[in-house]
Amino acid sequence: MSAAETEKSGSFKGLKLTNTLTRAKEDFRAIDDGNVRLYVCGPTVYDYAHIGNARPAIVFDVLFRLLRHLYGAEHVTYVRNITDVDDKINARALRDHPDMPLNDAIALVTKKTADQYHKDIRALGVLEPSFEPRATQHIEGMVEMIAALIDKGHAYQAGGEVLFDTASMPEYGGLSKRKLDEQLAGARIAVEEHKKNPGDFVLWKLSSAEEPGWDSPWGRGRPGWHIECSVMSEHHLGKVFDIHGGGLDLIFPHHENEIAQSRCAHGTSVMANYWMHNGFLQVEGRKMSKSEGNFFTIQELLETESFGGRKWPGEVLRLAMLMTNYREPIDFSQRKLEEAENLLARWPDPVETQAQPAPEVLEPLLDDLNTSAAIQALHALAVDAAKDPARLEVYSASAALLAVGPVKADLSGIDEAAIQAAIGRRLEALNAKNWSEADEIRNDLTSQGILLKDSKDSETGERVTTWEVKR
Ligand SMILES: Nc1ncnc2c1ncn2[C@@H]1O[C@H](COP(=O)(O)OP(=O)(O)OP(=O)(O)O)[C@@H](O)[C@H]1O
Ligand SMILES: [Zn+2]
Repeated sequence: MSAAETEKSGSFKGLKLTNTLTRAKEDFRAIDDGNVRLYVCGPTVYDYAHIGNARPAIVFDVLFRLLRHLYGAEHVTYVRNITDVDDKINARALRDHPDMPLNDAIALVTKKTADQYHKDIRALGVLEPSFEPRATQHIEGMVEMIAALIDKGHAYQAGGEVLFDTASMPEYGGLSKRKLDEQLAGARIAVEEHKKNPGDFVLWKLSSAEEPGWDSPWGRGRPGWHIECSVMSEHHLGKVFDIHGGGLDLIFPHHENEIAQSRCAHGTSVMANYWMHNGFLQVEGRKMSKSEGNFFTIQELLETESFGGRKWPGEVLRLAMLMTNYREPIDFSQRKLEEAENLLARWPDPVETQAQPAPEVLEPLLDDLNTSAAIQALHALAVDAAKDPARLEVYSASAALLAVGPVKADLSGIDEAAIQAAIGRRLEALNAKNWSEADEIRNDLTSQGILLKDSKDSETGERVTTWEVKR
């Protein structure tokens, strides 16, 4: 690869980001302003996502939106993967569908979980990424990368596995700032006899006849988790790209190992120029996690009354998440959500606008995504706009940058076809001058919270009826 391909030759647009690689806040420059490239590790789809898992989705959605604002929507590529091969998925498939062939059970578990994930984060205002690769679509690329690592002396076969040889890479540990010998000394990793070094990690492992597997030069098997992201990011973003993100817990070993694989396979000095990590969402000082059992799923919060005895709109969850800066821990509590809800209660409905966001909202975001300061400024704008319609446009453009705003009406229980049919019947009644029936249909809809609005088609002069949900 030529130097030009990895050089940060883009211009400085005022954006500063804290880079885990250097532990410093740096001016952000893209490799290519025409295509700014972002990769974020997505979910392993074996169980519903909890509200802690939503944090990276929301934080990097704000970054995606900000980059689109700065560079133009068509000049940003965002990849967020789905991990659909993993032993946790196999275990779940066996548990939930013991009577089904394993591959069918796995397909069922991953589809159901991925569908739910999409539904959940859509309700939290998260845009779809440009690409959402699935690990199972990239097995061939993984086999190729593993073969290249073996060729170059960075990987070896032992005990039914292909392992990355951590001692073959002097800079191993550069992201997490762990020295290899420190890792050995304090190793919690079980020293397995077939490994050359205790920190060596799996690139490929053999599958039994019942386990999912793909053919490879090392036998029928399946990839390790880390190699998946190295291959999917290269496929969509190239050997070196701009920003790689995820939660704090991924720094070691996952991101350290991604870097080792990608750099050694490609002979590059970095995998991504900027590494960003969000802090944890916590409950009483502890990371919300599946293994701790201290979690609420996004779906539970949105659709059930299991947290605080009520449902929580996606708009409230999103704002609550962004009221804390992404690197700090968040204490997840009912009070926090109520605080967000109380702010939103004072915000007017935004309007469609081409206006630019207010500098007092944009500038904190440029400073390492200081969403808490941006939201404070936005709240002041919202309160102004509620009194002064002249401020509505700049308020709306600023709110759109963060995709935060007042709670939208819930359309989930509404049968649009039934409403259209009722409107049709009312129109017939009106044409037949059957006023009482027309009124009855309208009143019936009003009692369901549906308001009708009549207007005239400017060309034909015919009555046009539209509907909206009463707020
Ligand atoms: N409590 C949390 N706060 C913030 N981010 C989190 C939290 N828990 C998980 N994440 C992030 O969510 C993303 C998805 O991770 P993954 O599907 O591996 O969840 P997980 O870490 O297995 O969850 P758990 O810790 O509950 O087992 C990762 O970027 C991870 O860092
Ligand atoms: Zn990853």
